[in-house]
Amino acid sequence: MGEGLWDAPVAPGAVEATVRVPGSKSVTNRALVLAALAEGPGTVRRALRSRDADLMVSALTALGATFTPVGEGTADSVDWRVEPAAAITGNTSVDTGLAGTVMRFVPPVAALADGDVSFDGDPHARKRPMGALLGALRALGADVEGDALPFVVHGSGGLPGGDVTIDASASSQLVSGLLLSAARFDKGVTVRHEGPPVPSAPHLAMTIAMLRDAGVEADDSRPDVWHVAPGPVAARDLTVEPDLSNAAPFLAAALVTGGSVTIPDWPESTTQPGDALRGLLSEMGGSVELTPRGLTVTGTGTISGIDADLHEVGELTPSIAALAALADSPSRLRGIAHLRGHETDRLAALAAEINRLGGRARETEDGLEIDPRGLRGGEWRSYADHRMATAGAIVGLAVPGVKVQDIATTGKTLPEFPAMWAAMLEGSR
Ligand SMILES: O=C(O)C1=C[C@@H](OP(=O)(O)O)[C@@H](O)[C@H](O)C1
Ligand SMILES: C=C(OP(=O)(O)O)C(=O)O
Repeated sequence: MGEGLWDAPVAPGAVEATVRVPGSKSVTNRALVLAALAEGPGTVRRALRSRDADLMVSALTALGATFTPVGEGTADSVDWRVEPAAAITGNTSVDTGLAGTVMRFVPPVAALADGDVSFDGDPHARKRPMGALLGALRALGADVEGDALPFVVHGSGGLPGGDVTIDASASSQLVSGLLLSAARFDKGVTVRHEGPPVPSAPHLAMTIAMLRDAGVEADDSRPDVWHVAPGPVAARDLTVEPDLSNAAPFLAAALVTGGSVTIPDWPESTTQPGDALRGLLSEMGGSVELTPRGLTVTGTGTISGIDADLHEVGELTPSIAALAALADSPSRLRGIAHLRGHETDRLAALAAEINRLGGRARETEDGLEIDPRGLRGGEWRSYADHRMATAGAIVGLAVPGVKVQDIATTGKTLPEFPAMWAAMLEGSR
């Protein structure tokens, strides 16, 4: 499929489907880092296989950990047996691709290495915010050359750690990255945030919860302060939840077509931001039911516009914006200025692509305003952004002639997307 144009299928009717989504990118890449830092071998079951997850495995392998698939995997899922490195090894390089989790979670591991680790990634990765994390590592005792990709961490076999203040308003991952490795710093870490609000609170809660599950003392009881005590990281056998954010395009299809989509294994309680889809999609006109079978969203075929602050759940924005472009009333999406530093400038990209099809979307200082308007077919550009590509597929369900450029970019977190989308539509009424 390459970088060509993918004819987004128009829904032949109301979808009726059960869609199994693979493991959470965010849980997988945290679990892999913690397993690589653990005091003994562990297992990460139903780990995501995708570009971002594979880049994480390669990075941690370069730093000395060993990953062996056990049991039966699929194209997008694997059970990993992880053997931590006896000592983190340096004199190597790490390709971050466009993965925020790799570029922010791995440098603190590299600071523990016994030699140089050089980092680089995709062209756009060089533009993503890194400076606050690299500055913090320096303040904690690391020798780091550079303030953005490409950069080099000159590891010296350990890190003093201690107290550090950063501005993490550009990305919660700047904090998560420091916390995930901090149990292995001599003094642990206390991170204080100063600046505009940190986005993606659920992802920070996920970091703290996963550290605690690994037996690490982690405290987030004070606003904008996080503490991780030094100590061992327990070896674990854990199973990764399905990626609820990647369920968004499929659940959106229920709203667009007036059909019904069920996602099995939806957790009863979770730190994943995708759980907010339950509230958001019901506000947009869906009925939402969580049963032992999974999460079922049923639409009427009419979508209501929404006024929503997506600061905590920014990664849901492309799917919500696609629905807003097909709604019967205006929408306002707020609190998401930080999306300008994601895989692409998502606010500019969403406005450009909706408007290219004849819609009316306007960037605001911290979000988007979208007025519904009849859309026409045409090219939908992806900007190497998996969620831009799936947003184009959502619009294409209702608008004939939408051609999504570079659908293969969905492989960042959802390599089987085109086949899953086709299978979902086969079950249309
Ligand atoms: O920690 C994580 O796994 C993530 C945190 C969020 O990043 P930002 O806080 O930069 O938005 C989110 O958007 C990203 O997809 C995954
Ligand atoms: C922002 C995202 O990714 P990353 O982990 O690369 O930051 C995302 O998946 O929406």
